[in-house]
Amino acid sequence: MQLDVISIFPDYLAPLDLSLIGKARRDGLIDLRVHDLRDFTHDRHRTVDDTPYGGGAGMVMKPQPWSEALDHVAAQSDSRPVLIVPGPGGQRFDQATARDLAAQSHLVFACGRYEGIDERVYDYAARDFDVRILSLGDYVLNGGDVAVLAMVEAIARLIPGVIGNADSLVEESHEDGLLEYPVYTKPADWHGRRVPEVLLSGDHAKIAAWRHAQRLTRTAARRPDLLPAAAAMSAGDLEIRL
Ligand SMILES: N#Cc1c(-c2ccc3ccn(Cc4ccc(CN5CCCC5)cc4)c3c2)n[nH]c1N
Repeated sequence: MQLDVISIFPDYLAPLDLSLIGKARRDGLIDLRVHDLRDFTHDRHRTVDDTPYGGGAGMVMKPQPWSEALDHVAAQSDSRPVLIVPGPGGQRFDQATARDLAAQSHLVFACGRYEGIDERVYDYAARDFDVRILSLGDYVLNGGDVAVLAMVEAIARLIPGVIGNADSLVEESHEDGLLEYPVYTKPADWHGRRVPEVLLSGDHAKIAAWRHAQRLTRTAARRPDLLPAAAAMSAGDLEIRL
């Protein structure tokens, strides 16, 4: 998969050189390129923002640098990329979104800052991109960079080979609508707190049943809003024993 990120803070994306995503890049599973938006300016101050028409607080990102950056990325694509623009007013980014985007061949992320990007850029981008405005959640960040870090990680880990053990992707929170079960490791007795005996039993059927029950209990306690969708995903055989 080809991923391009455009930002005025390229160093914000440095964590994508680390851990499993970094290894996937080195292994050639992911071709991730980060572009500095200021490289597409032409004034001595490398200006990317200006005051908003109509007044109001803050600054707005100028359209010209974005148009040139997007043209540059589109010219290097052999498909019609998906352009993801994080924003507080976007559609919610969730696991289903991550799965859908992980199936795409070329993703481009536009990291806005200030009060956002000039609205005309979205229309301009629609010529060469499938434009999606996505939000991490109902709170306000200072820019799109942190959102892109989260989105890239959520998407990239679904690409075959990125997560060594594909079993890790099963029974994850939100994969089938339920939250994850509790996990334990050695020692079996830690400060007088024992690991549930069933997990030491070696009875894999009992362990699987216990873990599923834990997922149901946790989801009912923490995210009851997820239960209807989870029931639909499991074709109605979801029996909630609390
Ligand atoms: N994903 C995601 C996000 C973001 C996000 C993503 C991208 C950018 C680029 C700039 N900002 C800052 C900002 C702050 C307030 C406003 C609203 N203002 C009201 C009057 C004019 C604008 C617009 C932008 C961003 C925030 N926040 N929360 C999420 N879940």
